[in-house]
Order: sequence, then C-alpha cells, then structure tokens
Amino acid sequence: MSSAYKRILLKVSGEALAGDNSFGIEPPFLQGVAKQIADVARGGTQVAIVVGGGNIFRGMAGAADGTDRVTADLMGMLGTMINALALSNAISRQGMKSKPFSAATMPSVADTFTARDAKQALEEGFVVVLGGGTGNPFFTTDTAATLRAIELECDVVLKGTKVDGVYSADPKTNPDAVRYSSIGYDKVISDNLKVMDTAAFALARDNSMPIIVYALDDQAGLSGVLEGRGLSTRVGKDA
Ligand SMILES: Nc1ncnc2c1ncn2[C@@H]1O[C@H](COP(=O)(O)OP(=O)(O)O)[C@@H](O)[C@H]1O
Ligand SMILES: O=c1ccn([C@@H]2O[C@H](COP(=O)(O)OP(=O)(O)O)[C@@H](O)[C@H]2O)c(=O)[nH]1
Repeated sequence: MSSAYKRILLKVSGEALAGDNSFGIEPPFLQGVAKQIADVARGGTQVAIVVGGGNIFRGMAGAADGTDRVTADLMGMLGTMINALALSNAISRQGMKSKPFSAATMPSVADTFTARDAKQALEEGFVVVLGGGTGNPFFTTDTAATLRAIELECDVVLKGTKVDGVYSADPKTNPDAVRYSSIGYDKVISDNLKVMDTAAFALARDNSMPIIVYALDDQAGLSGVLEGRGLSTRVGKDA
C-alpha cells in the first residue's frame, strides 16, 4: 500500500477522538484513527499530524463564558496536547514509531516543536504528532496544520473531518448543498465556505499548499483517499 505522496500533514479534529460523545477520548475511535495512520506510515508515506482539541476545550467557548480569550486559548492549546499524547501513544501501540512534539515549552511532557527536529524524526521513520496548535492564541489547529505542512515541506494537507468534502453550504444545515470534487482557494475564501477557517485557506493559497478534505469514517480510509479512492474535495490553485 503506497501513495503518490512522500510526506503528508494530517489534521485530526478533537471531535474525531470523542467518537459519538462530544467530550473526551473514546478508546475505540482513538485506536481506529491510529490504525489508519499506522497503515499509511507502514506503506512508506511520512506522516505528520496536527491534532485539534475541540473534544476538551475551545477558547471561544471559554471566552463566551467570561474567561479572558488569551487564557481560554491557552487552555484550548493544552487540550490539544492531551490529544497529541494519546494519539502518539495509540500509534505506537499499532506498531509504528511515533513522537509527540509541543508548540509550547514543556520539557517533561514532550520535545518542543522545531521544524528541524520534526523533519529529522520524519526521516527516521517516526510519525510525528504536533500538539499545542501554533502556540499562539487567536489561531486554530486548522491554521496550525497548514503552517506546519509548509514548514515541514509536506506535499499536501489532509483535513479529516465529519463531512466528505467542501460543499456549496454547510451540509449539516442545508440538505441542498452540493459537494465540490475540487475548488480554488479564492472561491472557497470568497464564498466563505467554513470547513476550515479563512486564515488556514489564505496561508495555503499564499504558499501553494493543496488541501484534501475527506470524512474520517470514509470506507476507503486514509490510505484509500491518498490513492484517489473515496470521496474528498481538493482545494488548490484551480478548481
Ligand atoms: N461549505 C461547507 N462544506 C463542508 N462543511 C462545512 C461547510 N460549512 C460548514 N461546514 C462544517 O464544517 C465542519 C467541519 O469542520 P471541523 O473543523 O472538522 O469541525 P469543527 O469546526 O466543529 O471542529 C463540518 O462538520 C460541517 O458541518
Ligand atoms: O494555534 C492555536 C490552535 C488552537 N488554539 C486553541 O485550542 C482550541 C482547540 O483547537 P481547535 O478548535 O482548532 O480544535 P478542533 O476544532 O480541531 O478540535 C481552540 O479553540 C483554541 O482555543 C489556539 O489558541 N491556538
């Protein structure tokens, strides 16, 4: 099993680890995601992962309840670090070497992220799991995923989520929404299509980083999506 890509950046949302619950980590879902990742890595593709934290804490929700936004975002970033440790360990249990990195300095927890060290780990065959987002408040892990993909010279960002691509409107609330098989950066931004935030799309556009949006529960799995099977939307320069 091998893909056309040498090095990928996979964004795993926090909710994907919570499965049918909205909070916390459900072991079967964690193991399911870890197995898909380990299978792709075993096929020879280098895999870097950015994990979200929406299953633990979202800064915006904390700020809405009165916590100041910077503190709330720090709490959110720590949530992503919990997920990073859990996912990295689950990947190791699937028989692949994996190393967590943190955007914030916490030496007793994980190595601090530098592009140099993460690239070296990828070249040594580790799946690297990047927690702590960008390390800055007011950003999201979607932006972190795009940023790290550019820094680590990945070929593509894979955004694994609950929907099977980018639609003309949110498919959860609009049953008439139509799925694009591919779409340009400018259109996704001008139409304000919310599957990722605008900052993430703009960063990808300015650095020509392609993004593939797919459903984490696609029957073809991550490896199938990388091989062009399964449903997905490619966001790139041209539609
Ligand atoms: N135009 C769109 N196409 C696809 N999904 C969209 C669109 N607009 C909004 N969404 C929503 O974006 C969500 C995916 O974003 P994601 O970051 O994984 O979720 P969340 O923001 O809850 O963490 C989907 O569950 C979907 O409901
Ligand atoms: O660079 C970043 C990335 C994340 N966060 C915080 O971490 C939370 C969890 O990340 P995100 O919402 O992107 O997770 P996901 O929706 O992917 O589970 C966010 O709400 C923010 O509060 C942040 O402050 N800076």
